Amino acid sequence: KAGKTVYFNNPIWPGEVQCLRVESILYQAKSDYQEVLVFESSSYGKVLVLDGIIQLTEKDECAYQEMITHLPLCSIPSPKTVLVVGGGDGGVLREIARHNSVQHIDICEIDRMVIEVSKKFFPELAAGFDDARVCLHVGDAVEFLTHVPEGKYDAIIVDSSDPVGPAQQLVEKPFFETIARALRPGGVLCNMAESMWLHTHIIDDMISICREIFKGSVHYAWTSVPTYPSGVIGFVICSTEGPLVDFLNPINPIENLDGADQHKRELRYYNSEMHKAAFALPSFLKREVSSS
Ligand SMILES: NCCCN[C@H]1CC[C@H](N)CC1
Repeated sequence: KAGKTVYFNNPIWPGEVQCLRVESILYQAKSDYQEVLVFESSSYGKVLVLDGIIQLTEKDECAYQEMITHLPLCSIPSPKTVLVVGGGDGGVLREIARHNSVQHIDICEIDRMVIEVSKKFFPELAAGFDDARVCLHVGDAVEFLTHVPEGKYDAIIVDSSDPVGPAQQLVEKPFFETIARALRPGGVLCNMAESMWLHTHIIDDMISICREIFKGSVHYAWTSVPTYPSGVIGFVICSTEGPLVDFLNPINPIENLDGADQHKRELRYYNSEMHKAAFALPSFLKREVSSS
């Protein structure tokens, strides 16, 4: 409804609503998995919406894509093989490409429409698919991971939507077990982990599952994304047994990476100070997720 506002309320954040002014509707269709909407907003550029939930906007996607990618990749000396679960918009792929040590990137996205829509309306993100190291698998990541050889990946990034609908299985224990099996010793997982203001029960569950499965360290980190509910989103980041990973002090700082900024698009959000700050938690959360 051009010139009108669009309202975003959802049972997973009851009692509150966000709204954005719509300049024009650019795309609206149902895929095999969800309803896909793209619109031009007045203040955040183009917006991608899946089943009525904002996935990204041109203005603030950098905070999420850069942090979910560089928090893990800058925490290990030389990431070579990386798996992205979800991430069909290509933004995480764009960020991984900054790491010259990376030789192979698998991405498993369930909904082909998300990929096609991103290529058409979000070229700044879909550019991630152009990298020669990327190998695209369209399908269910739960299924995909059962065929992955043990210890294949240095890092796995789960860039999922909310755990309702297609992404429901991605917060359950069996899925984390297949992730741990697919990581090499000392490998790292960075998993979208919702908002400290809205979803402490989801965060609690994820942290306790990861504490059981990942015998390295388990932390919660967070970033500001104004167009996500409550304006913040977090990540559970953990390492398997093996070389100790000190997530709080990046061993592979992005400032030392040649190519990180020569990339045709410079970093807009992530840097080593933001990396360290991401692990500073408010007291109410610290008590809940006191990182091991
Ligand atoms: N790759 C785009 C971000 C997808 N991540 C989710 C979007 C919806 C949010 N409520 C939770 C994160």
